[in-house]
Amino acid sequence: MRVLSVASECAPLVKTGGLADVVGALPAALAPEGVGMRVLLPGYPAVTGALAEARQVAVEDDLFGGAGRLLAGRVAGLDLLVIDAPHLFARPGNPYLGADGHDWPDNPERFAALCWMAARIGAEGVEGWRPQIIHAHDWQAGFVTEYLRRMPGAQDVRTVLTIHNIAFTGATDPGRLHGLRLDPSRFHSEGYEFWGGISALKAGLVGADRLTTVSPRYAEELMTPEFGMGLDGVMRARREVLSGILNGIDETVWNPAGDAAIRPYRTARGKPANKAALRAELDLSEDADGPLCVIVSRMTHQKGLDLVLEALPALLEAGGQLAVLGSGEPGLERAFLDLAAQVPGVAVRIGYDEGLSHRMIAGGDAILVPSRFEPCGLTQLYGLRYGTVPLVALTGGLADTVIDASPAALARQVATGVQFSPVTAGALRNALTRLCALYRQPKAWSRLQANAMAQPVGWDQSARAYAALYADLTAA
Ligand SMILES: Nc1ncnc2c1ncn2[C@@H]1O[C@H](COP(=O)(O)OP(=O)(O)O[C@H]2O[C@H](CO)[C@@H](O)[C@H](O)[C@H]2O)[C@@H](O)[C@H]1O
Repeated sequence: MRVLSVASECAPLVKTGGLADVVGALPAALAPEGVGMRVLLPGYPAVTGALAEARQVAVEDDLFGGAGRLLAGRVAGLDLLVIDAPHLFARPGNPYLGADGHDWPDNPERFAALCWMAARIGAEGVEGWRPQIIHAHDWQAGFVTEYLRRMPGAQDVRTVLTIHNIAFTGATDPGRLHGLRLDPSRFHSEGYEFWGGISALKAGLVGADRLTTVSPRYAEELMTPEFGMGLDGVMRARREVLSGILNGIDETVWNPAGDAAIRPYRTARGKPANKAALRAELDLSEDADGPLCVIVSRMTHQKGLDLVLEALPALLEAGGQLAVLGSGEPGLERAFLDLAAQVPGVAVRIGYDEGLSHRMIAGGDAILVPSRFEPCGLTQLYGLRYGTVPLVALTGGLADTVIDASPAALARQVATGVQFSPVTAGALRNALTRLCALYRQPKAWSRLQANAMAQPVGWDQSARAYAALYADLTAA
């Protein structure tokens, strides 16, 4: 099976969040299922710089305002196709934002170029390889289906769109329609029109043969006004082709027994050494006798970190501590830095730090993920693997991957963490109190840790689900 994966980020080359992890992990996860997946990426400096021996496999004279070429090469085990178009992608830093923290004004054209090249590969192939399926991720790959419609030779290519975050719709004003090479006759409510504007995500949602999202629960939630962000009607209309396939994690990168960033361990008995090291690194007291809770997160409204600020006394009063690693909204960054300056049991690091994220997940007793919505979530999965008990909001993939320590689940010895609902500061406060009480019962706590570590969080099952989806699609 030949599949072209199309995305705006891909670990380990360029990452701002979980999308990159998934796009980077899928090719290796799917290879044993007989899927040969190539990944098409924009040629940001971090990507072209990593492509040592690239082959030029196509040229495009007019790629939305300048010439571009398509390069092919292997990096970190990935079979990459990269769009080298300096007028669009040769910019430093974050893939989406300029130095002023605002979106690049030409983002619609930049990612339209990604979709255009994907459709061309679908129509013509490269080096004798033509995909049977194009698997697009999020709004940046939303226009693929629009462009495929107008490319002769591409009618047999099937399409899948995966929603990692419906909050980003790739919206722009209708004045850009011609510049974006869109068919004006499809600017209507059954097409890519959305609230009077253009939405790249909606183009993909109405046009793709199959839609997936990254957990079964979020697939259901997307069809409700509360979570659909105005697109719930579209999701309901397409419910027949929508499914939820849970993300896995890369079990070689996130492996407590072989993690070079930590003091490796096979059972939770190895955690205290990591906790001591983390406390020393973050200047947190050795004397606190409650759980050390960690957070590794983008700091946005989605992630519910403001609720932690409110609910924190419940943790501190029980002798707990909090360590936070993240970056994002300036107001939240400032609030956490202020908190750390005032409260001895709290340590905050603003920035993006892969090594520290491993040390925090190994050294923490619990990991907090209080998201308002969470399509899947990866850090609670890292927590499970590292015996770092997840305390999560009862939503999306968090609901699907953690088993709450209810009396019944504790009695049956199947609990892996703590869940709370509704997603409010009050409910989080109660959950923190419950977590601290469990922590004071060594037998129950050890059981939670062991159950968590035994939970399957790899890609096996989900890779089979994607392979089955592809097979179904090409058989149709
Ligand atoms: N400061 C920091 N330093 C180091 N590492 C950091 C970091 N901040 C975040 N990370 C890392 O970035 C990733 C975040 O992934 P998540 O899945 O938790 O959320 P995100 O909202 O980005 O992803 C979206 O896409 C993914 C993939 O489908 C879905 O799981 C998710 O629900 C959806 O919102 C994790 O690997 C985490 O460790």
